[in-house]
Amino acid sequence: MSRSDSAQITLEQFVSTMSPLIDMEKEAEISSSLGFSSTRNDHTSQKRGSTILNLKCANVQTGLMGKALLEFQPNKGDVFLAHKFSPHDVVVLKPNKADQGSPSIGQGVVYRLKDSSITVAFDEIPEDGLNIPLRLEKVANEVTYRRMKDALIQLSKQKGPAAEMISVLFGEKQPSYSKKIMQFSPFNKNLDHSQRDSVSRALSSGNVFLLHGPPGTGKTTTIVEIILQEVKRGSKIMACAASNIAVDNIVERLFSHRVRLVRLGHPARLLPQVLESALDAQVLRGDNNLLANDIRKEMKVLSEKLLKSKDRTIKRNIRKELRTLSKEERRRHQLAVTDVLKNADVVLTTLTGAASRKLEKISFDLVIIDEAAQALEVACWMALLKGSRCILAGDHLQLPPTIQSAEAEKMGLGRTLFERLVDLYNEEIVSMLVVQYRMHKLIMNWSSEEFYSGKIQAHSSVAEHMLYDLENVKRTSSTEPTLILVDTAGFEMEEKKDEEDSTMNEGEGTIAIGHALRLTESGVLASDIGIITPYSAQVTYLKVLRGAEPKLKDVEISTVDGFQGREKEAIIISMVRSNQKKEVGFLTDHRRMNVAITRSRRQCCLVCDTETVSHDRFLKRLVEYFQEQGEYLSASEYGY
Ligand SMILES: Nc1ncnc2c1ncn2[C@@H]1O[C@H](COP(=O)(O)OP(=O)(O)OP(=O)(O)O)[C@@H](O)[C@H]1O
Repeated sequence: MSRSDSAQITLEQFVSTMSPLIDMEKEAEISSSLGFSSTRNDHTSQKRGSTILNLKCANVQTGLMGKALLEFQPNKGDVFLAHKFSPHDVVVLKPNKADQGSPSIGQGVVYRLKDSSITVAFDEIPEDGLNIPLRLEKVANEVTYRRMKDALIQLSKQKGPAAEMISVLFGEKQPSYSKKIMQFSPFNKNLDHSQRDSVSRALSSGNVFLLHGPPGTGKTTTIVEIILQEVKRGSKIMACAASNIAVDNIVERLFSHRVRLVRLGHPARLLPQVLESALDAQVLRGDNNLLANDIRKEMKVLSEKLLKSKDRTIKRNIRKELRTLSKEERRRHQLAVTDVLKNADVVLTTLTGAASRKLEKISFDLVIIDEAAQALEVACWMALLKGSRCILAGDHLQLPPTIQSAEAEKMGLGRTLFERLVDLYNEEIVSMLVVQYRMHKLIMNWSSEEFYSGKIQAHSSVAEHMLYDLENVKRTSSTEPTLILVDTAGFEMEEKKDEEDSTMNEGEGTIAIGHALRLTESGVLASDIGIITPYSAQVTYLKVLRGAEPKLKDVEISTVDGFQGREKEAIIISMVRSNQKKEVGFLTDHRRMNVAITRSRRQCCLVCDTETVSHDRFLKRLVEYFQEQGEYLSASEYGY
């Protein structure tokens, strides 16, 4: 599908194309991240990181609205071997020696993860089996895939609150908006002109509006203002994002305003500071839940009676009564949930959560999706179907969602709704924020010229801020430049492949760590430094090097993709590619470099082989920009 074709896609084409792609993606996720179904060997799956073997249960607590929090530690050694578990993953607990397909002791959600312990939230404390060696297995989260397919079925019916909006989003009807400029009195008096203008246009939009937020331009600040203005005029809103952290970010910013909000989601997936707003917490406080509690108590008494009783007729009657009570308890609980959701002005949830049964009978005047350029279009539909208007916020010039299946990606799964709508309607429904609050102007200018037609301006509070303006940072040759290019060309620092075929570059790793050390010696806090690189093998290698430098413990090391949405005072980028053939692999995805460079607030240090990367015209311009505007150093200055 060409770009313009896919922008013009009909509803029918979209549904029939996406349905098999969702299956492909699901299969790819299961086999890549779990690697479990294809292997019957525990140690292979431990090696692939999908299982953590030989654990002991070190602590059991209740918390998080009645969940059981179990902490596991390795039986042997102090730290876990490398694994692929992350907070929020769904896991099952089994005896260490159990067969692969054997039943689990319990299923839960990873709540906390450290080098030497993992805490999992279970609905209930597993009854027994905790005193033996245990293992945790990651399981595929199939709920999202099922819900996306359900959303496609719903979408194809073109009914419900979103019926008209669907026609607009598939180009069958023109977007509507009010012609008169919507005046409003801002809650946030600091909004800049483009933020105000965007809020005003959002308020006058009839069915769809896109908020284009380049790096650091205050997209979330603007979304929060839109939410407050919409609540003021009586709208019921659902605010979503693909990730939990982005949703919590909005929740936190709404706290200081008197908005009736509820955060839907598993408590183990929410930031501790938003737990009070969680649906579960509010349900616990509701009247219907108090009644449900009384019923639960009554059921407990009856169950004990049932155990003691020998008389068949009495037993039959008790069972009957228990069934009636259990039905009533469920009804009361459901009512308690509905009460909370109905009374809220703003419901906040992930896109997957938007398709939860709890929201089945509830619709919204407005659905807002943050990070929309990083979400699959099918995922967005899980939320969009519940509203009659939508506002999507994002930046299609940064990285799109990660797709596991290369084939599904090729066939269009990764094409986002945000990008499709930009192509379909252009400026008519898009407003771009143009003042940024993160980067020194030299860092910003390259990105602004390459990606945003030179329209971005640096706010005066950041335009000239320097690393040495930070408290306790000395002005040295390392902290003085805003842009640094460390050129490794001619130093024979060839890239190589690791076991999993990811690329790495040891020489670049040493230089990046060397520069981080110089910065800390000048007084920059390690936690203010980030080292990012496109390749996961390089991340692993850099972490090994960091391990040998206690001063750098708090330096964050990540792939570029993993760092999207984040920022640091100083960013060091290791580009990795260095080869005779001058291949630059996926560095050619320009959006990846846009994300990489724009993570830095006061200094950006680029470590690369200029001969290799300059083979790509876009990267050549980047290198030239750094040479002209920054400090050019050769690898020899870092001991080579
Ligand atoms: N009008 C403003 N005046 C002063 N500071 C602002 C303004 N708008 C945003 N900021 C600041 O800019 C930073 C980024 O804003 P915000 O968190 O809203 O953006 P974001 O959309 O989450 O991030 P990004 O733009 O990188 O996607 C924050 O520190 C915020 O306080």
